[in-house]
Amino acid sequence: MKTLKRFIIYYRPHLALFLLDMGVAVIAAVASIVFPALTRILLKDYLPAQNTRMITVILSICAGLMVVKAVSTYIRIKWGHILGVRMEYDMRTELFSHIQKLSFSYFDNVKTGHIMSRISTDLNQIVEIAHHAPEDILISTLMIVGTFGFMFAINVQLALITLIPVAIMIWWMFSYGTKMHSGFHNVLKKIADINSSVENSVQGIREVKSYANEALELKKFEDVNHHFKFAKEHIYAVLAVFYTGMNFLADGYYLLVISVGVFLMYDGKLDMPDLVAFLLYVTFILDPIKRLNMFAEYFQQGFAAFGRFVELMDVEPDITDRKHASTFEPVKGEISFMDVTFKYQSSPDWVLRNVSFNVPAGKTIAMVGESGAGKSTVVSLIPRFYEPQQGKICIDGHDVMDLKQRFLREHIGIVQQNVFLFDATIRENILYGKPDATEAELIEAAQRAYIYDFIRELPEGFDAYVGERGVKLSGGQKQRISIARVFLKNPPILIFDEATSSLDSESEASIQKAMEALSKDRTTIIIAHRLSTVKKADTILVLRKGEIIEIGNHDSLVKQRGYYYTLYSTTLL
Ligand SMILES: Nc1ncnc2c1ncn2[C@@H]1O[C@H](COP(=O)(O)OP(=O)(O)OP(=O)(O)O)[C@@H](O)[C@H]1O
Repeated sequence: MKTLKRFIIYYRPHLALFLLDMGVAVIAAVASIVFPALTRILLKDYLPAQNTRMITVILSICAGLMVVKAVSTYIRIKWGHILGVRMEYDMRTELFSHIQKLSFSYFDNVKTGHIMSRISTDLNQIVEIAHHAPEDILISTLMIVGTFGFMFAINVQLALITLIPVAIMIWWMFSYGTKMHSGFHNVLKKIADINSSVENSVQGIREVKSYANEALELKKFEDVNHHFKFAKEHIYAVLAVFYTGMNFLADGYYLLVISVGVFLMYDGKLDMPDLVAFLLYVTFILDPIKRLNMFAEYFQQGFAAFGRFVELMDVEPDITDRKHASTFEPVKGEISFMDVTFKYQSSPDWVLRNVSFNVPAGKTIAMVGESGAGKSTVVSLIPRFYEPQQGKICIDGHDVMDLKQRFLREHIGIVQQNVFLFDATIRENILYGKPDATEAELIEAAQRAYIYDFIRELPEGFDAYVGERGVKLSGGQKQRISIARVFLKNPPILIFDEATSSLDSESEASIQKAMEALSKDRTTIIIAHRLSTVKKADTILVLRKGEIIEIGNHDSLVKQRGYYYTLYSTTLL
């Protein structure tokens, strides 16, 4: 019921279209019901009396009703579906906007293919139910009630008997509703698994091919495809029983009316025009029942999809702005960690324990430590991608938990080791840092990131496409484009995850120069993998198993002969 109420809310912005759809639906229903009544009058009163004028009048009215019905059907099909399309559009936009607000912890635990499914395939089902559900319920109710009214007026006994099969049909429909709902829900889940599997294989196509694992991928895909096939076979089996039952009951309905009608005629309680009108009404009553029948199918299908939409819409972001979240100016960029302790939702162990350090504004610190020590986790807490369970992180003395997320993130630039570029032009990718930047600013950013010469040599220059995730560029070029993007953003705080992969020496030198230019006068935290970077840092934090075990500069740490010295002397840096 709550889900239904949520669904109804989406009609509100399109009330005019909804009323138009309902209005023409009623007109078409009334036009249909009147038709057998006119036939009966014609057969009973005017045909025996050979009243040609009245026969012509009634036939003209029937023709007029046919035209009215045709026009209202046209409006209903066109504008009813447009109503559904518009509601689907609203839901899709709302869902996309909601997904954008969800926290990292959500994306850590769901498959991209599942999200894609909900936003594309699932919502496709909405258009039919949005348009047909209210219309079919209204038309069917009107037609069933109206038809019975006329039937009772003709012959109460026969009308009462015909109530029995109608009641059985309606019971049959509802009793199959739950089975169909769970069946359709299952089909949608399996489609999501297929999407997820395809996405995974296509994104990892380099791995697939380099390990020559096409057969393994096919096997994994066959598994999910098999489950999907099974789910569909199951739902069609349910539908087969459902429709067979309905058709059997409909045929039985005719037989019942003819049998009882014939006996009533024997007894002189019914004449031929009454029986003809009655049989016409049986046809008319079967139409709304068939409508309800189909409605039961697509309603379950659409509602299963809407249920999955609501499920995702109800996921609350873990990280939201506090009630009195604030901003401050100017941001100098001092960063302090005070006794920060953290674990990921999904992991049982603490990833960081009592981490405390301070980076004065404008200084550079390098973080070193073995893989899995917690370096990336430390930096992801600064823009509040995750929140620590204990301790405090401040920027210029302001607790990041009290700042507006947007403000906080606007003042932090991040250059990732695995650069993500959008499937767009180089221009669009750099402008992502400042969409309203001028051409001169764009060129300056590219120059400062040491990527301008490369772009200028491309036939399409800034308008060259980088391919999905930037596949058409080298690792070094991608990284310099992302540095140009941060130059445009111009934040006072910089987080840089240095590349571990061996870049060619020319690329490495250009990135190093670009990085140094970028970090000038900004507070910079570098997850460092190169000795040259570490040596230049004002301070080095040495992390081990989530704890800071040494702090100092290169010389002092070497002198200590501790863990840093071990990393240094075993050339792990
Ligand atoms: N999103 C996540 N969900 C759950 N656990 C995570 C997540 N990200 C990292 N971890 C775990 O947290 C620990 C610290 O990981 P982190 O990525 O911070 O280490 P790191 O020092 O940056 O390692 P590397 O140098 O290899 O990148 C690891 O044990 C890792 O498995």
